[in-house]
Amino acid sequence: MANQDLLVYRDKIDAIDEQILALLSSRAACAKAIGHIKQNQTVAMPFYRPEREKAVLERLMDMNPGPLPDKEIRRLFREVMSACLALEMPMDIAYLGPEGTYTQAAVLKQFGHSVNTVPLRTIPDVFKAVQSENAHFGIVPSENSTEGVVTHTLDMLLQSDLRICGEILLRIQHNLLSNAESLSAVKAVYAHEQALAQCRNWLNRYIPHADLRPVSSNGKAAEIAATEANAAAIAGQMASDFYGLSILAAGIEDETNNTTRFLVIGNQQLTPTGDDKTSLVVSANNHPGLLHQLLEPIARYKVNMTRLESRPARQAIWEYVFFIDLEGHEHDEKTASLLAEIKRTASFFKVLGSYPVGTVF
Ligand SMILES: C=C(O[C@@H]1C=C(C(=O)O)C=C[C@H]1O)C(=O)O
Repeated sequence: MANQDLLVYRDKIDAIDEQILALLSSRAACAKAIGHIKQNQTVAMPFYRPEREKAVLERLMDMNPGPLPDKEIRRLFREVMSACLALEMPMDIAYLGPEGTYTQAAVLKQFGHSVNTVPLRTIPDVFKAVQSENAHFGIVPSENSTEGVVTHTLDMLLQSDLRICGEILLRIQHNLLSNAESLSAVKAVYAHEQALAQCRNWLNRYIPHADLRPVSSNGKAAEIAATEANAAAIAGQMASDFYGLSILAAGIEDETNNTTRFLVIGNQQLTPTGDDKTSLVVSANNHPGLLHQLLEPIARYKVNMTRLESRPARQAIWEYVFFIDLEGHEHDEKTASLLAEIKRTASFFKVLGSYPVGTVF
């Protein structure tokens, strides 16, 4: 006989679900109305507003009474907004593929599941897709646990007129994916070489007998593991769903605090949120003390520099270009006057974008 209390709670859940459904529908109708307003402006108004989405998520997490953890509230409302935005404008998001890579996981973290994801083969292909308006936005790795600093992305940012419209921080969890019966049956492990390096201790300890085979991406590794008997791949949860592989072991990375960063590239200028970052690239003729001269105003303004990267310049007149990330938005008063000072010393100066600071969640 069914437990009476259980039935009482199930009735309550049914009634609550009806309310949630009605509320979701009202919310979606509001988003649709906003979509019409955006569409009817004489000056084009962006449909996707990451700064607004960030505010929505943060407000709800702050208000969260429990028992659901903030992370789950974020994930659920991320999907609600994704579905609402799709009613306003179906979004095409290009990313560095193949499917099942961590870059795809970054797309879904930022945009939710209601976007059309377009995997492309190279980073320049992703830039081209956005430039030619075949995609609304593109996602590329910036500092990737599997490749370190992604120099290709920096080079493309330097050349292209696209802007950085967001950063996505993703905690990387490596899993051993396979259709083998057990760990002892695994004969070969495929992965990007950096992923193999990051799981070395675990692999030595639990499957010392397996042959380690580096391949071009963890997505590719999963694709191979799905067809080859007794093969395994190191990849994320996404790849396990996509290639139908079981997770033989989860969280096998030796360093558990492994976060990687991806960039959203697009054509959009975002408004300040109060918690933003600005990326810029500068250069000047090389002379002793150049870097100090370029950076001195940042220290004087007491602004946090979160990243500094130097790259050989393509044009011979400057030997190096410097990629700098600062806290603040280019339209914040203080940041604007700091940028004006840096611009005065630099012979080449370009703001790559101001965008909301990403969260690790
Ligand atoms: C509804 C809007 O459009 C989009 C959908 C949002 C939402 O569902 O809350 C938020 C920002 C936009 O990406 C809006 O601009 O407010």
